[in-house]
Parts: sequence; C-alpha cells; structure tokens
Amino acid sequence: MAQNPAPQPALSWSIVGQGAIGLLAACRMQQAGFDVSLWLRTPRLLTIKFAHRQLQFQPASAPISAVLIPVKSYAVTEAVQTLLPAMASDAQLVLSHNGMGTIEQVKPMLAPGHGLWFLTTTHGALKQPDTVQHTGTGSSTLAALNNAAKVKQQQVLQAMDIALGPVTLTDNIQPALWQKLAINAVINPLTALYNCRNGELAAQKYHQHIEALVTEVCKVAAACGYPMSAHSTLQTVLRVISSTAQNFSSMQQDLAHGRRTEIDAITGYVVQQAAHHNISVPHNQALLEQILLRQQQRY
Ligand SMILES: NC(=O)C1=CN([C@@H]2O[C@H](COP(=O)(O)OP(=O)(O)OC[C@H]3O[C@@H](n4cnc5c(N)ncnc54)[C@H](OP(=O)(O)O)[C@@H]3O)[C@@H](O)[C@H]2O)C=CC1
Ligand SMILES: CC(C)(CO)C(=O)C(=O)O
Repeated sequence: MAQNPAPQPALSWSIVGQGAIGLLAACRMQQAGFDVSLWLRTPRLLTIKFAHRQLQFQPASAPISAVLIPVKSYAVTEAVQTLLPAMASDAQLVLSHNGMGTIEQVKPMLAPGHGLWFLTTTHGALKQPDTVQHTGTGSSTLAALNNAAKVKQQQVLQAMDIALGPVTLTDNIQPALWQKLAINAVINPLTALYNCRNGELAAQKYHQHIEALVTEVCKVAAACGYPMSAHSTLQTVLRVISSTAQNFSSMQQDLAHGRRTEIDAITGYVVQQAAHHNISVPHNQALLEQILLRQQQRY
C-alpha cells in the first residue's frame, strides 16, 4: 500500500539583506512561527515595523540550513560567495530577483549537497527606514534547479508559500522567467527613460515601441527554446502596465536615486542572447545603450 512521505522538520531560514522583498518575506515567516534570521553586511539585531507590529530579527549564524537571497541580480554571485563558508553541506538556496543570468553563474559555485531554487514573484514591497510595507499583493512561481533541492521540496515549498505565496511549484522555471523578462524589458527601461509611472506607458504614443520590444523578446525567447506568443505577451505586458499603473518601476527608482540598475540582467540579457542566436534586436539594443548612458551619468 502506498504511504504518504513522513513530514520533514521545518528548516531554520536566513534571509540576505534588509531590502524590501527580503524583509517582507522575513516578517511574514516570523509571524507564521518560522525561525528566521537576517544575513546582513554588518551582523546585528534588527527591529522592523510591519503591519503595525515591531518584529525583531537575530543575525544569521553558521551553519545555515536554508537561505532566501532576494538581492538585485548584480549582487547575487557576491552574496553566494560570502555565504558559502557558513552554509551547511545540505543547505538550500533560493534565488529571487528580476532579470536573468544568475542561475548559470551560481550553479558551479555550489557543493554537490547544496539545493538551488529560483522563486519569481509579483508581490510588491517598499522599504522605508525601520519599516517594510506590502504594497502589492501577488503570487510566486518556484522551481527546484538541481537534485539536492528536490530532496527538501516539501520544506522549501511550505516556507516560500508563507513568505511570498501563494506559490506555484513548477518543474521548469524558464518559461515564467521569460514572461517576467518580457514585462521588465518593456516597463522598467521605458519608465526609467521617460521618468514616469508605469501607467503612463498605456498612452497610445508608446504602443508601437512596446510592441516592437515585445516582438524582439519573443523571437529571442523562441531561439532559446521557450516560444512565447507575441500577441499574448503584449497583452500580459499591457495588463501589468494597467495593474501597476500607480507604481514607479524599480529601474525608474534606481535611476532617480542614482543607484545601479538591473539593466544588464534584463535588456542586457535579451541583447546578449540575441547576439548568440544571430537575431537582430535594434529596439532593445537602443534602449540598453540609452539606459547605460543615463546610469553612467548618475551612478
Ligand atoms: N521591491 C519589490 O517590490 C520587488 C522587487 N523584485 C526584485 O527582487 C530583487 C530584490 O528587490 P528589493 O528587495 O527591492 O532590493 P533591495 O536592493 O531593496 O534589497 C536587497 C538587499 O540585499 C542587500 N544585499 C545585497 N548583497 C548583500 C550581501 N552580499 N550581504 C548582505 N546583504 C546584501 C542589499 O544591501 P546593500 O544595499 O548594502 O547592497 C539590500 O539591503 C530585485 O531583483 C528586484 O528587482 C521583484 C518584485 C518586486
Ligand atoms: C512588474 C514591475 C514592472 C512593477 O513595477 C517590476 O517588476 C519592477 O518595477 O521591477
């Protein structure tokens, strides 16, 4: 007779940084009873206000058994490098960020027992000094990226469902990442360039440009083995423009505050993959150059 697998004991979780998404996840997990600590550049006790309550987090200490890494795409490999000496031999690592390219960089850094995951989310969060706000209710897609992850699936899924759920577990994260990439490759650079809220991109004057960007991303996705319909991807992008109309995108905010953007992992990734497959992407190429120039002037 088939038996249900024995329930696995909950893991202790560490979360990297004190950014918006990481603190949202940390607060929700602590409120649900999880043992959560923070991996900060300077280890210390951190008090954060969330939903009218003050929550306290201890600094993470070795050995780390599970870690959520919700840092900007360009900060992922350095974060993993600094975590490695503190990680248990069967530690679980969950990457979570906008943009692409980090999975290939992180995989070879890990020991055979380290489980690797990717979680992509549509939740929105805002960090202000000592406070984190849940600014947009969303959902997440999660996938195990190696065999050492599959062994701990039940525990990681249960924790991520509390942190940034509801979570859909998938065998292959790539289609979800390409869909998110198409959204970010349109909204982020355009709002950064025109210094506007997401909703302003619904104006007719931007429609042709958006359609051209989406068509190029879909051609590149197909060449990479993830075909996406240009028509339905465009509808998805327009839906996100409308559902996040009042938001300033992360790239608009980064440029406005003189911070480094994630353009390399978003439009840069599209252009790099296009070159690899000999596909012409003039609209994405031009946007990449414009944002890099703005970033150089401000960062
Ligand atoms: N905010 C949102 O609503 C959403 C964000 N995302 C994506 O999620 C990712 C994270 O976003 P967000 O939370 O806004 O980003 P933030 O930059 O606000 O947060 C990242 C945090 O991680 C810290 N950090 C980075 N590297 C290390 C390290 N090696 N050790 C310790 N701390 C480190 C950063 O510190 P420091 O500043 O010192 O580098 C910062 O506090 C991004 O890719 C973003 O695009 C996706 C959906 C929504
Ligand atoms: C979906 C979108 C565009 C919401 O603003 C986003 O992910 C971002 O700003 O980085």
